[in-house]
Amino acid sequence: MTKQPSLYAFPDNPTLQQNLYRYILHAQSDAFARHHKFKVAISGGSVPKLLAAPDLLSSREIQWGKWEIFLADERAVPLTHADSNYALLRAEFLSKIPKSGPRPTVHPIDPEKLGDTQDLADAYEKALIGSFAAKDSVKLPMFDLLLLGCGPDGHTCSLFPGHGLLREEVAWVAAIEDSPKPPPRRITLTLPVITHALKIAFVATGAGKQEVMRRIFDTHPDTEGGEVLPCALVNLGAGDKVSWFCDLAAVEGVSFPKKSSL
Ligand SMILES: O=C(O)[C@H](O)[C@@H](O)[C@H](O)[C@H](O)COP(=O)(O)O
Repeated sequence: MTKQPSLYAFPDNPTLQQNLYRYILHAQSDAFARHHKFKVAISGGSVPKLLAAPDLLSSREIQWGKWEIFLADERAVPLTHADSNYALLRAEFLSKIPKSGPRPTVHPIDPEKLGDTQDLADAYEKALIGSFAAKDSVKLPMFDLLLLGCGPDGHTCSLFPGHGLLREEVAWVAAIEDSPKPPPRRITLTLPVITHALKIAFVATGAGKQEVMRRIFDTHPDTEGGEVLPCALVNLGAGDKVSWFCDLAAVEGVSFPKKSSL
């Protein structure tokens, strides 16, 4: 592949957050050049907390009223449940956006549909269709930005290594009943939707990510006979649209060329 992702390695979280903020500003400008919205999907895990940095929260350039936020994946639990990614996003990020100005539009899952995971996924897909125009006329929704985590097993959103969902080609949002990471019932954006986004940012910090980062960036499954991890599939499918925001601990021992600033 000629078009490679960018792998940024920063000495500490504040530096990572400053660079992530600058990247988000670029993504917001690119979005406003296309339409008057900034359509973003955010995963759970460590991303919401890392987003809530002073630069972003106090920025005069961020136009919160034009942000439309979706969950990149969600667990099939009530919106106030301790396992809810929406509850996490609200507690760690949304609640810290200044109350004085315009607020982003946020799309949580429909709590009425929790009984059937497929219904839940279909209802969330309908919310996407409403935002991105009818599915008939738009083959895939094009998010302006995805802000994603990377699990220690190489999963992203609720797409897990070796899972059949990685082969989904039609749905924008899929249901999963057997997530190896609890809770088992979830919904997730699918791989075609993820790789179709204009920009995709991964955040991975800490020594606990070293091994998986080496597998994602330095292993060649064709020659080494291994499976391609979901995060590596995003790198392969989206190439230079992908940027990884890491700390030095996460990329220690990774041979792939690293950059130290945007
Ligand atoms: O619902 C989920 O389980 C999360 O969305 C999940 O996909 C998360 O993003 C990764 O597990 C990375 O988590 P960390 O950023 O905490 O490592």
